[in-house]
Parts: sequence; structure tokens; C-alpha cells
Amino acid sequence: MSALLSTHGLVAGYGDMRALHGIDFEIAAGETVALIGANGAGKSTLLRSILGLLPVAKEMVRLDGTEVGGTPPHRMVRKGVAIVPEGRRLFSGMTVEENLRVAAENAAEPRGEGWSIRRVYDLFPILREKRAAFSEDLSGGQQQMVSIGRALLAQPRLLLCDEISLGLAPRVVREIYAALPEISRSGTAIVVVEQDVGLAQRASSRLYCLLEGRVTLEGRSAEVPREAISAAYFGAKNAVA
Ligand SMILES: Nc1ncnc2c1ncn2[C@@H]1O[C@H](COP(=O)(O)OP(=O)(O)OP(=O)(O)O)[C@@H](O)[C@H]1O
Repeated sequence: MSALLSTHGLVAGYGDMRALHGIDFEIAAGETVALIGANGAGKSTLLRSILGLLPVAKEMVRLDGTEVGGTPPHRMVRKGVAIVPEGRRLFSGMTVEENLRVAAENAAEPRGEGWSIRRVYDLFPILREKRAAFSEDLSGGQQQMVSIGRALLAQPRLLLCDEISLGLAPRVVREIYAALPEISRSGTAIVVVEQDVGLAQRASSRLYCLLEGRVTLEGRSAEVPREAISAAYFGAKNAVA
């Protein structure tokens, strides 16, 4: 596999607290990879490190084979890496369309077909109906759709999704996850951080499990046995036999 993005012995943390202890991770163009693990395992920290929100050494992150670790987030976005952050973080007091327009105005030049506001509305038709609604008046699922749309308008080659199902009803989660294949069809690679392991497995071709800042399992999502995931997720001593 030739990696679009890879990490190499990535270590990162907060002050003196080390949260990641040498992560080797890779994702190819157009691939969807899931990142699973318990609360505090380091999943969000890995996404933040990739995006340059946390200081990491240059050689620890490569994009297209070029060392980019520690590049500031705005430059990583220009290079084609976008995040759908945990908690959505939309601009309140702004409508759906205004939120999307801000993203479109700050975006890099689209490659090929590219993402437009119209294409985001085609992906999530409810947003077209709600285009004049203020973001704070939307349901959680609709807010999540705007957040994804906003990230897509940055024309990413790599989309980092941090717990996009959090707090949403199962039907809405299905609706949002149903959009991922459409996104990857355009060649965008997707990393999904997901608490729901079954959902993570179904949505991805490969997965990584993190435990206390280390990769404890890596494999093809459809082939990894449940017991192996359980052991990797909770630690061997707590594994379900
Ligand atoms: N801003 C921060 N300051 C200090 N420590 C942090 C900060 N954010 C996360 N941590 C710590 O880093 C470790 C990894 O946290 P991280 O948020 O990456 O885990 P996670 O796997 O994404 O879990 P969650 O599902 O809770 O988001 C945890 O020990 C956490 O307490």
C-alpha cells in the first residue's frame, strides 16, 4: 500500500503527560480506516497530532511521503487534511448556508470536481431545506451534517472524523454513515474515530485499536475476530475469553 498519510513512532501529549507512545499508522488514498478504543485511549490526540494541533516532530507524520509533522493546522488544511471535530463547533448566530459559505471561502482550490455547497446539499438533502435555519436551531444530526459539509468544502484528500455518531439517535447515525461511501468515492480517505465497534467495523476496510496510547490491534475490519478486538480494547487481562 502506498500511504497517503502515515505516522512513524508518533509520540505526543499534553505538557508532561504523554498520551501517545509511538504510533505507526497509515491510510491510503480513498481508504476508510477506523480508530477504536476506550475513552482516553488517545484517538482524538492522534487526530490532533496529525492535523498539527499538537507539537510533534517533523519525521513523525508523512503526507505523500513528505515529512509534515508539526505543520500548523491551517497549512495542513491547505495540504488537504480536514477535521470534523468532536462536538461539531458550528458558528452560532449563522445559518446553515452561512456556515458552509465561510468554509467554502477559506478553502483551497477544488481538485477535479471538488466539493461545492450544492454538492453538500445533494449529499445531505435536509440541509438544502434548512439552508436558512440558524445552526443552533438544528437537530444534533443536522448540525453534524453541516460540520461534515464544512470539512468537505476544504476539499480534503483526508477527512478526520472525531466521533461523528456521539449523542445521535441510531437512525440519524445510519444516515450520516451512509454518506461516507459517497465521500470516499470521490477519492477522499477517511479516518473515523468511533466508540461503536460494530459500526466502526462495518464502515471501514481496516481498523486500528488504541489502548493507553499504543496500537494494540491492526487489521482488516471484516476479518478481525470479536475476541481479538475485545482483548485489544480492554487489555489482555480483561479480555473476554
Ligand atoms: N487538553 C488536554 N489536556 C490534558 N490532557 C488531555 C487533553 N486531552 C486529552 N488528554 C488526555 O490524553 C489522553 C488521551 O485522550 P484522548 O482525548 O486522545 O482520548 P480518546 O481516545 O479520544 O478518548 P475520548 O473518547 O474520551 O475522546 C487521556 O489521558 C486524556 O485525559
